[in-house]
Amino acid sequence: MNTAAASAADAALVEVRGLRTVLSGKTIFDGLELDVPRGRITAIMGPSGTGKTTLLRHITGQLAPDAGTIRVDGQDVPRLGRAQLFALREKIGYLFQNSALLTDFSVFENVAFPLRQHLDLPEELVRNIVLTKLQAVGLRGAAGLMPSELSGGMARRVALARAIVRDPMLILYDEPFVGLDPIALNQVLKLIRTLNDTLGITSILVAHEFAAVARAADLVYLIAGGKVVARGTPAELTRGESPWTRQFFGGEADGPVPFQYPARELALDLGFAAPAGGDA
Ligand SMILES: Nc1ncnc2c1ncn2[C@@H]1O[C@H](COP(=O)(O)OP(=O)(O)OP(=O)(O)O)[C@@H](O)[C@H]1O
Repeated sequence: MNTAAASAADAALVEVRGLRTVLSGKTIFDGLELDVPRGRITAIMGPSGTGKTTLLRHITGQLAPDAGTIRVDGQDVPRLGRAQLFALREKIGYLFQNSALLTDFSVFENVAFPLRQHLDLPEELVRNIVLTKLQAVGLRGAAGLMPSELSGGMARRVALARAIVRDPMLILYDEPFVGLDPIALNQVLKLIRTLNDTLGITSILVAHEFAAVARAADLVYLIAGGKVVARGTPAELTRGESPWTRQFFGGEADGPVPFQYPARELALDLGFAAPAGGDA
C-alpha cells in the first residue's frame, strides 16, 4: 500500500468537525467534533434529547448542518448530490429499536427486501445470501415465520440480518437494546460485536445502557450541551473524574444534568414571596 492509500485506510470512517445544528430555534450541536475509527464499535451516549439520533441523521445526509462538516468515507455528506447520497446510503445498514419489520412479509422476505429493492439478482443467489445472513444471527430456522410470530429479541435479530444483507461498510444502531430481556439483550450485544469483527464493519451504537455499551464498544463519546464532554474507552470513562462522567456513568441523579427542570424560585410559586421588582 502506498502512503496515500495507507493514510486513507487509517483515516476515521466518519469525521465530524465544528458541527452546528439548530432545530426550531434550539441549538442541538454547537461545535461538535468526533471521529469514528474504521472497523471498530463507537458508542454515542448522552442525556435524552442531546441529539444522538440527530447525529445519525447527519451521517446519512437526511439532515443538513447549519455549519461544520460531516465526512463519511472521505465524502463531504452535506455536499453530495442525490445520486452520490443514494450510493452512500446503500453502504450503510440501520437497526432501530422498533426493528421496523414489514408485517405482511415473512422473515425471509424481510431480509431479502433490500436485495430485491434495487438489485436484479438471480433468485438462487438471493436465497443463498438471505439464508447465510439468517444463519449469522441464528435464525435460519425461522425464515418461514411472520413477524407477528417472533419475540422482540428475534425481531431485532431479523432486523440485524436485514441490516447486513448488502454487506454495509457502516451500521448505525439506534437504541438496539430497548425493551429486550437480559437473554435477548446479550444475544443482540454478542451479535453486534461478532458481526463487527467478522465482517470488518464499522459500527456506531447509540444506547443508554452503559453496562451493555461497556461490553460492546471500543470507544465511547459522551455528548451533552451540544458538544463532546468525554471520550475514551469504556474503562477510561468509568474512571473519569469529570462531573459529566461521574453523573452519567456513575448514575447520579443530580449533576451537570440538573434534577430540577428550570423554574422560578419555589417561594414565588407558593406565593410566599413577591418577584424582584414586581408589585405582587
Ligand atoms: N425535526 C426536528 N425539529 C425540531 N426539533 C427536533 C427535530 N428533531 C429533533 N428535534 C429535537 O432535537 C433534540 C435532539 O433530539 P434527538 O432525538 O436527536 O435526541 P436523542 O439524544 O436521540 O434523544 P433520546 O436519547 O431521548 O432518544 C430534541 O430536543 C428534539 O426534540
